Amino acid sequence: MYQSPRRLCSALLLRDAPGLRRSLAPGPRRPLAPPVLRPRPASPRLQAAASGAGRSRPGTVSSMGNGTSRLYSALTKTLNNSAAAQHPEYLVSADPEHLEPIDPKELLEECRAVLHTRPPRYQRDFVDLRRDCPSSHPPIRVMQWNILAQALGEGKDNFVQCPVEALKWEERKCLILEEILAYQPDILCLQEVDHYFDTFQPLLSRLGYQGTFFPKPWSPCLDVEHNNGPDGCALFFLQNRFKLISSTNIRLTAMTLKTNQVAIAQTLECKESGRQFCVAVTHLKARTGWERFRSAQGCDLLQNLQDITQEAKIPLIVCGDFNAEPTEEVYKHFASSSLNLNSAYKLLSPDGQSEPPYTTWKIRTSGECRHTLDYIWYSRHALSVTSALDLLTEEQIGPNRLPSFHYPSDHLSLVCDFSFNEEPNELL
Ligand SMILES: NC(=O)C1=CN([C@@H]2O[C@H](COP(=O)(O)OP(=O)(O)OC[C@H]3O[C@@H](n4cnc5c(N)ncnc54)[C@H](OP(=O)(O)O)[C@@H]3O)[C@@H](O)[C@H]2O)C=CC1
Ligand SMILES: [Mg+2]
Repeated sequence: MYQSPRRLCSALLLRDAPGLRRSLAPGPRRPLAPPVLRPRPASPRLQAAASGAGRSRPGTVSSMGNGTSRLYSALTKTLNNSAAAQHPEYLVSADPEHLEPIDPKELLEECRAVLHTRPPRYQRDFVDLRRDCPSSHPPIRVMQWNILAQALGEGKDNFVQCPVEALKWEERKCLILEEILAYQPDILCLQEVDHYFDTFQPLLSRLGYQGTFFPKPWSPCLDVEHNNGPDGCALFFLQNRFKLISSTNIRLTAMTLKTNQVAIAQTLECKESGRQFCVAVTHLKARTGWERFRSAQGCDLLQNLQDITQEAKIPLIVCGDFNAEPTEEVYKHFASSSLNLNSAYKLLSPDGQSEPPYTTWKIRTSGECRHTLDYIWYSRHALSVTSALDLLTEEQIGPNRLPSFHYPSDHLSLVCDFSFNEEPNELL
């Protein structure tokens, strides 16, 4: 049974070694107060997550890959405690027994309490896309979201119409969690994650997710003063629904050269149906002028996915911020690949052939940037999209665009429900 927030919090405090908790305190930008002493609306559980940073589950496939040493040094750099700097192994020590479950409803309430001065979340509805009889198994809900790295939002992105108060991490993280908790995805694919160890991993693991993080080797977050470490891709799945079969961290190459962009690909098995599929998350190189580079990164990712799915014998879902409009070469590579992929959000258009008009909308010093860059690709024969979450309208986004007090990222979340088609082996 779930415990009340206060009981959970004090239980955590009793068990946590004081030195460990102190050593995992966030950097100087966010000094850690003892959770029990901070009055509402600050959330004890949200703070407990910060104090319990750095734990990862045994059984989680190594998420360090090529970036291990840099990740250690980058994270250690943000800590103001010298003991932690001398013992960076604290940051990855695994102790799942210390992680008691959280009731998602209670965490949602805590987020709402923190956000009580903010405008309410905008309503987004799921669009029913079923074309035939419902599957006997519950759908697989997948969420794709570039959540906006805290360091980039505050230090690099130049969102000129976004008030700095709207970017405060203590509240913005609650808006991000609220969005995740509202849709309760079975699989969560995130980009620009620079608060994995102190926020998302500890909290989401207590909600039943198993997570993997792969940081960018040279994250631009590290250029920002008081950064919280490198940003990267993160992939979470609900442990009660899936078993991890294999996990691969991929540093993408372009024309055989190693690049600064990464992907995670995991083969999962549905515990209910026994069916396997592969899910991948990526964030391709940003900015105009890099179209050929992105195209090469996309080809490398497709090649890796071909190997992992044994030439498409296992159905595939690929989520990402591709930083590419549908007119770009990398999009065309994905649309025409021998992996037989379709882009899920096209199904929201009347003819099923057009991508949405935007997935990101912001105002920089250079002007307004409204683009379709984020996609959920899926094996078109083996899987069906049964519903998709509609995007925010222009009116909801508002004249100052994103991020805002209403919405925590410059990218919209994409959420789809998938079901396996019958006779998948004949249809791949
Ligand atoms: N020390 C070294 O040897 C190296 C250091 N680096 C560092 O990495 C950085 C580049 O990393 P890389 O991964 O290629 O970065 P990208 O060009 O892919 O962009 C990084 C981030 O910047 C955001 N972004 C996109 N357009 C703009 C814009 N116009 N203004 C501000 N931000 C924008 C992107 O967000 P979104 O996807 O949402 O658009 C993305 O998350 C360099 O600035 C450098 O700091 C890189 C290589 C080597
Ligand atoms: Mg960005």
